[in-house]
Amino acid sequence: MGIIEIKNLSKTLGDFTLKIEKLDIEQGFITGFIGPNGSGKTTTINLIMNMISKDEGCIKVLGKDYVRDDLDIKEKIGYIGDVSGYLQDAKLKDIKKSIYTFYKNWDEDLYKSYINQFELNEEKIYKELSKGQQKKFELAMSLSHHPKLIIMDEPTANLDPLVRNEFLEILQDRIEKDNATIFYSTHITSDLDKVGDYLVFIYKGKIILSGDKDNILQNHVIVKGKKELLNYETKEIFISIHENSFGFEGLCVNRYEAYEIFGEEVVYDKPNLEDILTYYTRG
Ligand SMILES: Nc1ncnc2c1ncn2[C@@H]1O[C@H](COP(=O)(O)OP(=O)(O)OP(=O)(O)O)[C@@H](O)[C@H]1O
Repeated sequence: MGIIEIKNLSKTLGDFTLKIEKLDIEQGFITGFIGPNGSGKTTTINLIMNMISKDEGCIKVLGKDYVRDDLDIKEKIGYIGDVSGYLQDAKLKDIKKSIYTFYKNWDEDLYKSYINQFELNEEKIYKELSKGQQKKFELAMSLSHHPKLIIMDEPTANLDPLVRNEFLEILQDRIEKDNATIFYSTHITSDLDKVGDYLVFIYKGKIILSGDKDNILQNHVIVKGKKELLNYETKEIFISIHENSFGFEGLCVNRYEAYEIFGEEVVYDKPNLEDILTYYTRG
């Protein structure tokens, strides 16, 4: 059973349509949700969180119906959205006071340890924190009830590299200690180079690639060679190709298939996630 299961989901917003035929998020792993601006990451997360209604399809979260069992599910989720719903003029300690009672498993010691680790002052007013400090507070709030599922929309966007690493370590820690499942969207693919287990690429409202991160990285290959090697048939194996007057560079899904066709006549490079995303989205 997937911790998040989506089937035939669709949602139209203005001229944008999200269509996800199937998505299963595995328990106990970090799944990175990546895609360029406007590809549908926030829309998908808002649907999973029952914050907007779907047009069609089925969403199950923690094995339950995401609408009928909404409250029960939310109690077990740690969520950070693209905008926080906290009262902007409230002190951190008051925000915490108004929220923690909703969670049976609230762990005050864990909360305090995050507050100390992030050097946050609970006497401060939320809107007076820097964007990175606000994110840290959201993180402390969303993880201190030992959630089984952690869903986050661009959580690392305003964090400096040092804090980002700290954040990634915290996620890893929650997986080890609580067997939590993490699903988070990001633009920063280097974060996922470090910690992601599974990847879901979304582009123009559709999932174009998903699976085990290491398999995706190992199977794909960048091929560089002379233009004469390209013809109708050899072009078929590429996701996309970039040509210039000297030669070509293209991404193939299957490194063995590429080798069978081009042998020693080309150069093979290992792509990183950024490369893979770029090739898939440039058409
Ligand atoms: N309420 C709305 N009305 C009309 N269009 C909308 C609405 N909300 C989102 N959209 C459109 O849906 C598309 C997907 O937006 P979404 O926020 O899901 O993308 P995203 O992948 O999260 O982007 P980003 O990385 O920039 O945050 C965009 O084209 C956006 O303009």
